[in-house]
Amino acid sequence: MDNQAMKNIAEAVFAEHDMVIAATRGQLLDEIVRLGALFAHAVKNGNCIFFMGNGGSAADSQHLAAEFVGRFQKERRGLPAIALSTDTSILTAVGNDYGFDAVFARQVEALAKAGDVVVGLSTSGNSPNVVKALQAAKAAGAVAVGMTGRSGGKMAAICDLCIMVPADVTARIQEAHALIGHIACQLVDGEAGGV
Ligand SMILES: O=C(CO)[C@@H](O)[C@H](O)[C@H](O)[C@H](O)COP(=O)(O)O
Ligand SMILES: [Zn+2]
Repeated sequence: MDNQAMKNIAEAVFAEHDMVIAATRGQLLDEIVRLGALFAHAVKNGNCIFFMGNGGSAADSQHLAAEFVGRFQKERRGLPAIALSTDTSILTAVGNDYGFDAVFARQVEALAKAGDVVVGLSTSGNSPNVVKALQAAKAAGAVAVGMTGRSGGKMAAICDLCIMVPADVTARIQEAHALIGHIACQLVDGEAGGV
């Protein structure tokens, strides 16, 4: 591929990204504000926020949990959040003994309580380990939140709040998820006087 052909591809990715972000802004503002309010309410009440996902969404889960436990932009106390995609001993033990579909659900069963928020990130909305964990969250009395792509997949029917980015390309959906997560963190920081 020559340099111009590579530039054309990069330009097309930028254009697609811009379209997805504009559509997300136009269609999902209410849901994003609801997400920030849910997070702020949970941490104010001493509840925990759990994040999980596979692949890029596992990385997003770690990233978001770190914004809470560490800090986002404002100096405030550390806030309770855990990424369920990080403990290799738990992931391998549960995966080996119960199957990969159970790796997140087992942790939700062990850790999540009523009032906690369990966030599943899945661009398809259909990853079985995320779907099962959200069902476990509901059984525990926690709030089940989904961040997905356009259809919401199986997660749309399970979640109390499912933020469905209006896109079909995994990478573009993940980019919108990162932005939505950052906006929610900023909303929590805005409430930080009371946190
Ligand atoms: O980051 C990427 C692609 O951008 C991949 O690692 C991607 O996250 C993986 O294929 C995941 O297994 C996809 O799962 P999901 O988003 O459908 O739940
Ligand atoms: Zn990715």
